Amino acid sequence: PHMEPRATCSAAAPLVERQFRVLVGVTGSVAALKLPLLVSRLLDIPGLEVAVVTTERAKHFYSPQDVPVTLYSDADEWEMWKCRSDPVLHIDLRRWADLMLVSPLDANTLGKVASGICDNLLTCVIRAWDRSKPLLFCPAMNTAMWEHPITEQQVGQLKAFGYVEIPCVAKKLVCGDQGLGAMAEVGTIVDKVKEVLSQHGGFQQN
Ligand SMILES: CC(C)(CO)[C@@H](O)C(=O)NCCC(=O)N/C=C\S
Repeated sequence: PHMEPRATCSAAAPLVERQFRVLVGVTGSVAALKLPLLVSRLLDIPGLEVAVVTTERAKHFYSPQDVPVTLYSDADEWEMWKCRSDPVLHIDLRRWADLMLVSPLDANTLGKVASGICDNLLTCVIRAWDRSKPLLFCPAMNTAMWEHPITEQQVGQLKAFGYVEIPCVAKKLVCGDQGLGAMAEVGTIVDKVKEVLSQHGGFQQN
């Protein structure tokens, strides 16, 4: 996968309004089965460009042919960087994206982000994230995990970094448990992205 060339504007060419770039991060919660729906709904927003960064565990829950945008995973970083002059994918991606949406954010990746662990492409992008750009996260995990005291601590840490939580909801989860931990509905997530887009100016919804 290549990175889109940056829109170069010169005196000769008119200023080209580029698309607003949303980088979706997906992790190993069963809620990752919603990725195709989420991407499809985001692509319905005029002027949006979408790419996805997946963890290895997340791959278990969707098939790439149902995700019609560039899908980056750990191997892409390795293949792209062979010698010192090669690009560094997680740095390219932090520059490329205008907004990051981690949906779902599983318990494991929540813990990594809260403590600065960056052992894969997704956590490296987040670790290097420009906090002047919005980062939205959608926790999703079993109720027992959600209710563990460490969850509140780590969600609080992410909010302290300035990241925006799209809270989980109570449902009868796929494992049969009833309670909090289900990822927010895709409609809720897309509405939140639109809300943040409108606040960040330069990108008015028509
Ligand atoms: C998958 C979906 C969206 C179906 O409505 C819902 O159950 C959910 O968000 N689950 C995420 C919580 C989770 O990771 N549970 C893991 C063990 S119960």
